[in-house]
Amino acid sequence: MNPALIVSDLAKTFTMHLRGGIELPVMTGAAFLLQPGQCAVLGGPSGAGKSSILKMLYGNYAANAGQILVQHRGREIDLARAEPRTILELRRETIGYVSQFLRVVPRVSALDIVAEPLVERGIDRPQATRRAGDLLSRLNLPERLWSLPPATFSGGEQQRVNIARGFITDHPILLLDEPTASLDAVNRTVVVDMIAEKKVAGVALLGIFHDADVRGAVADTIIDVTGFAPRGKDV
Ligand SMILES: Nc1ncnc2c1ncn2[C@@H]1O[C@H](COP(=O)(O)OP(=O)(O)OP(=O)(O)O)[C@@H](O)[C@H]1O
Repeated sequence: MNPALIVSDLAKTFTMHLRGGIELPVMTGAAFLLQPGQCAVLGGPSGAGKSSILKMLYGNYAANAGQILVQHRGREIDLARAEPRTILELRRETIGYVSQFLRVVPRVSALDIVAEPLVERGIDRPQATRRAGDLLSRLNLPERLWSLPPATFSGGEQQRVNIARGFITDHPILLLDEPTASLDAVNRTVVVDMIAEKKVAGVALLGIFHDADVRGAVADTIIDVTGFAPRGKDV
């Protein structure tokens, strides 16, 4: 089976424009691939560059060199060189992302936040809302909260809304930035099960999981980011 995503020779250096242009090399020569139906986990100590990799794969950070080849609409796109319009299209159809924190939209209910990606993809609202409710109840978010905007929710409640929103679509690639960090044991297990179902559906997953039990339960491979450190970088 063709890989869903191939990273080669990827490099990232941050330039601190407000600090006289100081350059902070974070990685060079990063290379790995993601296979459909497998979950790869980024490993390595704090500051090694795990989040930076996820952000480059979602087009939030520009890469300084290298390729990020993604299978999209039956052809291969280099995300590292893609136009902003193509990156938005990739996000809509091919690459999903569960960030660590929910971006709260004022006055929009939890149920609508979760249903929105399906509505955007043309699913009719009642059906999208039903599916959103199924996911929120699976993640044990009390039904009395569904009609409220999540701004006042606890960290774990917001994270579950975020997970439901990220998992509701059928993107063939799914990036997960510590999706279980604020969850209790019961809900961590729910997320582990949801990841297993994505694998069965053929999704290629890449995640950061600091919790060793979760990592052990979901990881098919570990990508050690310390191997991508530029020479002389102390991680
Ligand atoms: N926007 C930025 N501007 C400047 N430096 C940055 C930026 N984002 C990350 N860095 C630096 O890049 C390095 C890698 O950071 P990154 O967040 O990718 O590491 P990480 O492995 O995910 O760490 P953690 O496990 O602590 O979340 C760090 O030294 C960090 O300070």
